[in-house]
Amino acid sequence: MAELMTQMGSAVAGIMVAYAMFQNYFPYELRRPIKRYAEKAMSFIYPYIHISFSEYHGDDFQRSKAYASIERYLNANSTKQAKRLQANVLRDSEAIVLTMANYEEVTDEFSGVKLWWSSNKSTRTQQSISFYPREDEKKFFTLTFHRRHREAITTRYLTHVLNEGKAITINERRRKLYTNNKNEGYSYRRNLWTHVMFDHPATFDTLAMEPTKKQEIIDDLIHFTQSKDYYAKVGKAWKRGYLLYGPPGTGKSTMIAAMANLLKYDVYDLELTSVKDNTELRKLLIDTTGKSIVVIEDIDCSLDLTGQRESKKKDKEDEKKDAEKDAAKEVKKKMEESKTSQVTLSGLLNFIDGLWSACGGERIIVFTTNYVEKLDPALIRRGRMDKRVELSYCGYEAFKVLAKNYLEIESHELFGEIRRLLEETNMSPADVAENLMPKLGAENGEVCLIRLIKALEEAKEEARIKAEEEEKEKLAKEKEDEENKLKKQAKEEEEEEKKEKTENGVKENATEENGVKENGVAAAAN
Ligand SMILES: Nc1ncnc2c1ncn2[C@@H]1O[C@H](COP(=O)(O)OP(=O)(O)OP(=O)(O)O)[C@@H](O)[C@H]1O
Ligand SMILES: [Mg+2]
Repeated sequence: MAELMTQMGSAVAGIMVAYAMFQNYFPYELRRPIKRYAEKAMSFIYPYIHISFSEYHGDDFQRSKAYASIERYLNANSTKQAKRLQANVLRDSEAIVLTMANYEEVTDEFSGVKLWWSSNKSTRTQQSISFYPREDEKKFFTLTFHRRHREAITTRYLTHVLNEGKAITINERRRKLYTNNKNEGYSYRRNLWTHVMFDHPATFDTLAMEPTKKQEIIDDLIHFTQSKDYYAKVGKAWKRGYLLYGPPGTGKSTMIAAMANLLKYDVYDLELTSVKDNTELRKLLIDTTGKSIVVIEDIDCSLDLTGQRESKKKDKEDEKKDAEKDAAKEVKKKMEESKTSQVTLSGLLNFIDGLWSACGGERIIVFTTNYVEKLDPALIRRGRMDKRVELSYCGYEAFKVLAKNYLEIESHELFGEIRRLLEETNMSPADVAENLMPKLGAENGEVCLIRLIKALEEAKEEARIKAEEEEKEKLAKEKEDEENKLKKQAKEEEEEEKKEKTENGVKENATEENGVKENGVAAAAN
């Protein structure tokens, strides 16, 4: 094909040269129709269409997005077909991008149609002084295809190439972990978020959890990412709320990392206590990009719904006791108060599902908490938090995942005993993992399993002692309550008796007095 096109190309070039040479011999009026007919004749014998995509457009200093997407799309084909390649590691990417060198050609196929992509460059002939070397050398891709496929190629194929290229870029880009900056004074163009590269290795494969529950979450996440059209159809903003709750060390933070790795999303870790007020919260939200997970960890103690309010109250009480009239302390207190967050519940609710929350799209909001019962019901109602996931103590299935991860053991005679102990004891996956991890790298699996059994037995014993103590305390309290009740009863009875006595005394006195009076009256009458 390349040969045929080269031949055709040279034939066309020849005709053009001949035309350029002889056109001066034609009368001026004839030149235009001749040119038109010549072009028509040429398109008849040369039925191919060319589309070119430049790396830079006009004076735009930014690389063309279409060019970048095509580059990524052609990466696989280039690697297989081109003889001369250029290697590049792009900014924010982990992968090496192989592009064909200048004047190379690769083929592609779309719905049975064959197409040719070639990379070219044009060099400026005129001299120009510039800081940008690229201005003298313009790279571009040329797509060539038969004109009978014009419709399919210019619409469907090009959309396909751009989407694929974009998807590959997203897939290979290095993801970022953002955190919000503390607002300290006003400065022009303050960055709301700072970021580092997100390199957490957790995945759903390494997450210890009951398999069906895990699969359900994975399916839910994948379904979410594929439901853009559905969300648009039902008129809902394309976002989903997750509430992860459970005791410490059960894998809430690990699950967030696994989610980000599964979906290839960026993570925005929002520290609510550093957010000054609702307006700043909104600004932070607007400043996030799509394809991201916005995380608020330990929601129960990051807002004045619970934690902050309590701590403030405590502070105030302490201060009252310590130095009531201490002016320096007053100043300090005021300063501290001005620093603490004034984000309110309604501000947070707006953050999750207000009008602003729809900007950007494709966003997952995750809350984590150790105490789900402490949260305001408005915060976790359906629609705001679409999915609630409880992460609980390590069960047998979760243990098996950890044993496979840490020791590469899938079954062992000690598993039975561990299963029994896990059913009887509450131990977080973090503790189980800690016991399973070989120390100094020299321990074999069995040693670790035995250590886990020991730890489980100890935990069981501790739990038993604790339960006993609690039972004792409960009994002691019940006894004390009973005694108090009896004492109260006795006191009440005593008081009742006293009351009765005094009432009786009053009555007796009254009858006595009446007797005296009656006697007196009788005596007087006598
Ligand atoms: N379900 C799990 N699967 C795999 N590893 C886990 C799991 N749970 C905990 N771990 C291990 O324990 C460590 C602590 O877990 P993680 O930070 O996810 O707990 P958490 O639930 O977020 O705790 P906290 O409530 O204190 O924030 C992790 O580094 C991880 O290695
Ligand atoms: Mg955590």
